[in-house]
Amino acid sequence: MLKVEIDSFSYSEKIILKDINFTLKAGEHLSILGESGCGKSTLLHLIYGLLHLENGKIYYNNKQLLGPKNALIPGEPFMKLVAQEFNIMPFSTVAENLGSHLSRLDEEKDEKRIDALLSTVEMETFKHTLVKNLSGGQKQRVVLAKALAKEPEILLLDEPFSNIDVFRKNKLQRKIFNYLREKNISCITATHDSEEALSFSDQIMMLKNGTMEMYATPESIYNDISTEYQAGFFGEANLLPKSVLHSKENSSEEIIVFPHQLRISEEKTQLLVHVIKSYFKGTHFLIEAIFNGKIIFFNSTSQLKKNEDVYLQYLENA
Ligand SMILES: Nc1ncnc2c1ncn2[C@@H]1O[C@H](COP(=O)(O)OP(=O)(O)OP(=O)(O)O)[C@@H](O)[C@H]1O
Repeated sequence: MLKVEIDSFSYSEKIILKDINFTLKAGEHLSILGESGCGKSTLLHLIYGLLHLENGKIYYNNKQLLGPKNALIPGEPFMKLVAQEFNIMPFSTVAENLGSHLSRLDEEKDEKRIDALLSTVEMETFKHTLVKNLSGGQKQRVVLAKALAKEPEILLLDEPFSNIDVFRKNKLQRKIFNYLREKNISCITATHDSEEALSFSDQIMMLKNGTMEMYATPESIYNDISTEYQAGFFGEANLLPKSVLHSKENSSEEIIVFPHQLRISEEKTQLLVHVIKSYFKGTHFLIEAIFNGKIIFFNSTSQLKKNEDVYLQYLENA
């Protein structure tokens, strides 16, 4: 089990991370969700042992990890970090890159393992291609395969799918995360992608300015969203007063309402909105409108005309 207790961390005077405490059991998957610059990579680098942690402690199976000041080679042997910068050999082939992480004692076994890893990241046809001739997304897939080659006990992934096209991303995420579960490999992923975090993690930690804004299971996180910052990770969200959502409510308290919770109403409601633009989303249109001088988003099955006025109803459990 990994146990992280960070009281604070700073590169210079400014505190980057503060009061980050969590544990991660074998085979568990934690997603770190946060906006750019909030400290996600820093957290992974501290756990891996690239940065020294002055104020705090990190343990693995009850043994304290001592960090770079006490290690000849930075990084813990049972962990693998897949960083945003690709660490691969450009003038070697894909197979040679993967082979460099295998035992090389049994050629046939290594060959089979390389094929299995390439199949996991869907790169079979590039086995003998020089890495320098691959696209950014293909390189990222080689890096992922390389990280899996050694079967670490903990895998730290920093934006692992940022260069992968949408066409391939979902399938690749399913393959990689299922592979990790099968092998009981724990995983911490830094991501901006809330869909990835919701679908694949056991726990999500949302960071805001280096502190834990939320830390819970995906379901609890989604159901407990109460601020614009939190909602911002899950698409266009609205902050609306309760009084306009429920006719019997006169509280001025504002709550988060997602576009799919608002529908056009045939009857008059308190929510009369003025349409600005319709965006086609495949299964529906996302409508941008104005309500009380503020932008509001809602879903509609059909396109709406600019300057049209419509009433909306709130469907809390939609
Ligand atoms: N080596 C460094 N020296 C000084 N400041 C740094 C260093 N690395 C990162 N920072 C700062 O620490 C803060 C957190 O950076 P970090 O890379 O951890 O954020 P992040 O959440 O991973 O961002 P992104 O999603 O853009 O990768 C940022 O303000 C960044 O400028």
